[in-house]
Amino acid sequence: MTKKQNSNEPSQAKTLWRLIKYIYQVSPASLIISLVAIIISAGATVYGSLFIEQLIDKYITPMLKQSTPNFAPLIHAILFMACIYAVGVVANYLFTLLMMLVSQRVQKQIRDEMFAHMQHLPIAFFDQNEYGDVMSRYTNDIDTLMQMISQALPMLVNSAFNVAFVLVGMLVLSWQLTIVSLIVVCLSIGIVKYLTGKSSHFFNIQQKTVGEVNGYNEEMLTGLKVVKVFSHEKEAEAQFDVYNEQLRNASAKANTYSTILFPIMGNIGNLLYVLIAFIGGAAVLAGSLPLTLGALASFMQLSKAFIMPIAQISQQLNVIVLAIAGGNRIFELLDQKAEIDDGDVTIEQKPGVKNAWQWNLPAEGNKKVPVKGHIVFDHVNFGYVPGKQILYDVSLDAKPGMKVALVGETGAGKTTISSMINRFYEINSGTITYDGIDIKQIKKDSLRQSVSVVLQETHMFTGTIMDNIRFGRPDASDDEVYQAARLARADEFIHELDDGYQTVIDGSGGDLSQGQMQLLSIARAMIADEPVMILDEATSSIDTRTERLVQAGMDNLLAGRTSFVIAHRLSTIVNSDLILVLDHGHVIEAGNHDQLLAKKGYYYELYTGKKEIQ
Ligand SMILES: Nc1ncnc2c1ncn2[C@@H]1O[C@H](COP(=O)(O)OP(=O)(O)OP(=O)(O)O)[C@@H](O)[C@H]1O
Repeated sequence: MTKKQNSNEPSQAKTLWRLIKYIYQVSPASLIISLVAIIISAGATVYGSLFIEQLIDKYITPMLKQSTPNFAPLIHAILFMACIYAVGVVANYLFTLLMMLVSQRVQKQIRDEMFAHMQHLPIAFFDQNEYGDVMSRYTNDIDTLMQMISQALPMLVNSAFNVAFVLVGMLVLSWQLTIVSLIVVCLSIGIVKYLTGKSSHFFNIQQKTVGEVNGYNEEMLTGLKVVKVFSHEKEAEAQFDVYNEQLRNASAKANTYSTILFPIMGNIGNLLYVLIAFIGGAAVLAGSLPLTLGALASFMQLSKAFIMPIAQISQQLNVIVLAIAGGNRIFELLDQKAEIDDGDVTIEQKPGVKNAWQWNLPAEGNKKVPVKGHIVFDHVNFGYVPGKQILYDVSLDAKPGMKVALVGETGAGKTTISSMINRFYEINSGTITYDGIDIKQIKKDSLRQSVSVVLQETHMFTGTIMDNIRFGRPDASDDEVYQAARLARADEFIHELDDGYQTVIDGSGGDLSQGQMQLLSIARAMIADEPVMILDEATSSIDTRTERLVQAGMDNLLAGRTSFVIAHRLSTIVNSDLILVLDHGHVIEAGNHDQLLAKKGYYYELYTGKKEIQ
């Protein structure tokens, strides 16, 4: 069970113990009943073998001496033995069924917990962990865990009790023959260790290669168009073939070693059986072993049942090691610290007034103040990772209703500034206030409820177009959805779709173009109707004619609302009240269009085309 471990990783024993506690918490009664059933099942098997002694010595041998044997006691004894085996079978069925049900319950609970926890994780977690990696915790890792709970763990415990009971049974019958058996067992453990070591080595390689094959497949599928454009099909096929061959090779070796284990162990069991018959029989005949015929037969039966569980234990240990690794990754996700959310200021609808919001300030006796949308950055410094600063001493004052534009080269920090308003990340120093309240004092869902965002990368959810627009405000009426779609100029293309607003699209947007999806995202933000709006390249995929039309609707919507607009096409931001020009995280110019042109600085050069945004 030894595996090279990361120094930060908990030990395998710790994780296993945590897993068992988890399973126990989910289904305590089932786990206890299963354990009892496992012990009964193992006990019944061993008792059945021991019973052979009585059967031969007490019933069959005396009958051989009788001229008219009475079969009744023998039949009773055989019936009794059948009952014992039947109890064993029922117990076996019971724990198999219970553990399967427990594994399903644990699976549901873990998925629920992971999903719920994921909703509260900071965005930084998803920056550091790839999408595929997070997904594999839901699929591969949970699968290995399920295999452990439903099969490996019960089989392991069953086999362990079997070995223990058989050993006790053998010792009771004859310690001398037990020593002979143990010598053979020690030899067979060597073979088991060798074979399981080999198979587990190749199973690990197989796991890793499955990940590579899937990862490569996913990458090629998502980048299919790029592959075709650059005529890279042959190279892609060749590379896939390399990964696939590695997978075949590892799987073949892993399965060869694991499948030959059981026939080999079965034969060792047979060998031991013959050996005991030979040595035991000779010793009994020579009178050096005080064993009855029944006891010898019983011992032979037990010795046969001694080898198999050992092979099973070692094989189940492999599954458990894999499941522990999966469990570690699942717990790692569940142990991630949720977003800091210690603010207590909340937002609420003004009673009786539609779409008017107010802050509720618990620190001031639940005083209500209207939400105005006044955003102030005061000497804000920020970096995504320690040691790499992105924003330097950014200050800005976006008064209620102002349209603020963020302009600058790629990577200058425009999106980063907008992420600060939503508090997706924690700033390193300085303060950001919203209507004079430090955003750290505002509960996160209230803060985000008061800021609407339209990103360049649109994301739709599986459902109708109507549902997707309504995602912005679930209680919006159908008329409000139509109104938002009209303002966003999405209405026109929606009507051209076969099912209009009832057209079902999937997460990727189905057959819609990028521009059409952007129009839907704008409609979604419009319906949310929040006091502050962030438009991050929201119209970058829309043609200039439609953009002008959307702009007109959007300007209507933005009137009276504070908005932050990031756009490479400067024509869309010339009417802004405040334009901030960013360069490598520094605000280098600020003012409105005319003021900045008059300055004849960076903005002037951009606008007049002397400098281009790269
Ligand atoms: N999640 C992240 N983790 C680490 N660094 C990041 C992250 N997101 C952005 N950065 C870095 O922060 C800097 C600013 O990025 P940002 O996205 O704010 O630029 P931008 O001005 O919006 O660029 P663009 O015009 O290309 O959208 C870049 O150097 C970028 O590499």
